[in-house]
Amino acid sequence: MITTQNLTKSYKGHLALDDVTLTFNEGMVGLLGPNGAGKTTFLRVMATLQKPTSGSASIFGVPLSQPEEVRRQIGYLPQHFSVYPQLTGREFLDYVGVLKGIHAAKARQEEIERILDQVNLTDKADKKVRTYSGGMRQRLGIAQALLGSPKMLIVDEPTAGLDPEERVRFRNILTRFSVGRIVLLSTHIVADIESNCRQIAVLSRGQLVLSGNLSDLADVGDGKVWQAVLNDEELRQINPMAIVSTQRLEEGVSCRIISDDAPHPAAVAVKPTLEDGYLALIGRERHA
Ligand SMILES: Nc1ncnc2c1ncn2[C@@H]1O[C@H](COP(=O)(O)OP(=O)(O)OP(=O)(O)O)[C@@H](O)[C@H]1O
Repeated sequence: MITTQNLTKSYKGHLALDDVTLTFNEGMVGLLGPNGAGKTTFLRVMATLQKPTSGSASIFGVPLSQPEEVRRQIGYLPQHFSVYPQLTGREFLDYVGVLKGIHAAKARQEEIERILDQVNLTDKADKKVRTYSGGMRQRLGIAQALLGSPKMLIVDEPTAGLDPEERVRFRNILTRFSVGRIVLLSTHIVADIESNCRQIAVLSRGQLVLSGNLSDLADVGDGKVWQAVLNDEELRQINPMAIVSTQRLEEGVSCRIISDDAPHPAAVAVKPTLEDGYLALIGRERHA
């Protein structure tokens, strides 16, 4: 279990994390929020790479004030993961394994083979990392995070820049690893959490604006999502920030619109998706 209590991080007076109190249990946890919401700061504080300005947190009962012990419990894949391009995947993992204190060569080798297999990189393990695709690098990133069998994985926007197939593959790998562990995944792409995360938290301007499950997020859009077929003139009257999607039909433009009130007499309320709920929540916060 992870818990945070009034966790706050300020950069020269700018509150990047503002009084965040939450609890997560085992499984995949999605941390959502727009750019600059404080996701990376939250993950770096949890990974003990930055100290909170105030507040506290613990990972499986170990407080962040014991960073050495916390680091033994976690694997971390940063947002900008860089690798020595001249090493092979296997050499890189061997190097990280030594850094993580797995000193017995045989045990290290066995663990590396097992993890390479899990991330589907065994047949590429002796190729230089500079020849890897973006998706392969990210899988190598997960492999290095998994060395040492951490109880928690912290993964910062791992699917940015991946093509759709690699993105799905990567998500599936993370889901597999979340059994019996906590995988904390930050993203601003709702689809990344849609199929895999039971628990979610949404940050906006450093504040926790929602913590719960997927349906809690979709419910934020209840009564605020509208569908209407409009002509071009009617469409121009709608606030472009409120339009989620459009599709041109023979009879006009079919629009999905987020609005507290019906945006047009012909608009009908529809059931919100997770993305609608997220956009309604972030729009509301921005407005506030
Ligand atoms: N080292 C720093 N010094 C000063 N301000 C910082 C620093 N790191 C982050 N910030 C600010 O703190 C806020 C939160 O940034 P953070 O990177 O945690 O957000 P994020 O949700 O991860 O954003 P993104 O999705 O763009 O990575 C932003 O306003 C950012 O400009």
